[in-house]
Amino acid sequence: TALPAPDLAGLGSVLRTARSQGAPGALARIDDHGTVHRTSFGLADRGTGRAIATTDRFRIGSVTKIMSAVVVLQLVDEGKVKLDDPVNHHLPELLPDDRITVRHVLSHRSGLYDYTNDLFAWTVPGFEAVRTKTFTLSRLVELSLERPRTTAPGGAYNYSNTNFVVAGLLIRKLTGHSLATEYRNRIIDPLGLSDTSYPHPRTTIPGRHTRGYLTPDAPATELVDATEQTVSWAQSAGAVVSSTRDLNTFLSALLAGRLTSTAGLAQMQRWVPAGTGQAYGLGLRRRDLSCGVSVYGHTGAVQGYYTYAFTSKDGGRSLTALATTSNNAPVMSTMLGTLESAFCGKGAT
Ligand SMILES: CC1(C)S[C@@H]2[C@H](NC(=O)CCCC[C@H](NC(=O)C[NH3+])C(=O)[O-])C(=O)N2[C@H]1C(=O)[O-]
Repeated sequence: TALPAPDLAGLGSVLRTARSQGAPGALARIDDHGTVHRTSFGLADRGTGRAIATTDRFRIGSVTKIMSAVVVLQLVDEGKVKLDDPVNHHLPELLPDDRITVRHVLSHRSGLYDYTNDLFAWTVPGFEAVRTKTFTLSRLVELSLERPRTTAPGGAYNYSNTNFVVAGLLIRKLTGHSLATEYRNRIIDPLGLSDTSYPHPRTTIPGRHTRGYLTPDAPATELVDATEQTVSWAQSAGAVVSSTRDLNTFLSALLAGRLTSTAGLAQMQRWVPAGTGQAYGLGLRRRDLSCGVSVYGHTGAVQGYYTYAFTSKDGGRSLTALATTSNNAPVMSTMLGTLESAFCGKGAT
């Protein structure tokens, strides 16, 4: 069934609300069967007063997890790994339990503790302590294993960045190449994603980009410009840079079956419950909207940048929305409204 027309006025209202709640900039792009809708409000740079534009690049945070999952599913299609292989079969003795499988890792059911809980317990000091640091992926796993696991392997969904750090180690081991090479060869170049890159461990965002501003824990405290950082604390869990156009192209291609086999895409959509109106597959979130439409993609929260990137079941309509702040729960919640405007239209509640 056809989707209702996007509610562009409603979309603008959501973005203006996000600005009023503290986001210096907010923008969205909808690609709807070839028709493009763009809208943006506020500043890319509070220092110069430059206006934000929907063409600006930004850090996509955990939307990176879909790209890492796509690479692993392609390796499954190539016969290099099976989803139900134990991770330790490919990375001997990495994990303390041979029962943890590749599928458990990609669906956040491994029980591996999320080391970022400790890194960012205090938001600004935590960020300042790591913003120029470079970690190895193995070191990040070590940090996780210093804490108890959250569930037995294959237990309930429990979101953890550690899982996609393990996915990054798998990709490197199975291909013998860097993550940057694999993202470029398997996703970026084939789709012509010219705004998309994996700049780790450089701290700068290549090309024209919007700055991102971290909201401190203490209320009414000055925003922290978080634009330059290595994002080495995340890497294959969150360090890709992209744009609204590129993420919409990527998600549409994925759900249209252009990036994996049909079987692989079906595996990505074997859902486990992940909160109200949400489910998680393999590196992919499903959100069930008020109008009965389900959309597929991921959210991202990296210092200074909140992203919502979702597409329809057949990839025909995609939305990417960005607010240039983070650690700001009202803004994160408000930005969920962009999905309702884009996919439910004026009937959204
Ligand atoms: C599950 C999420 C929201 S968190 C996870 C990942 N981002 C992180 O793990 C970083 C969290 C700390 C970032 C920081 N917050 C604090 O420091 C709080 N003390 C901020 O808001 O900038 C990402 O991206 N994911 C989002 C996702 O998948 O949607």
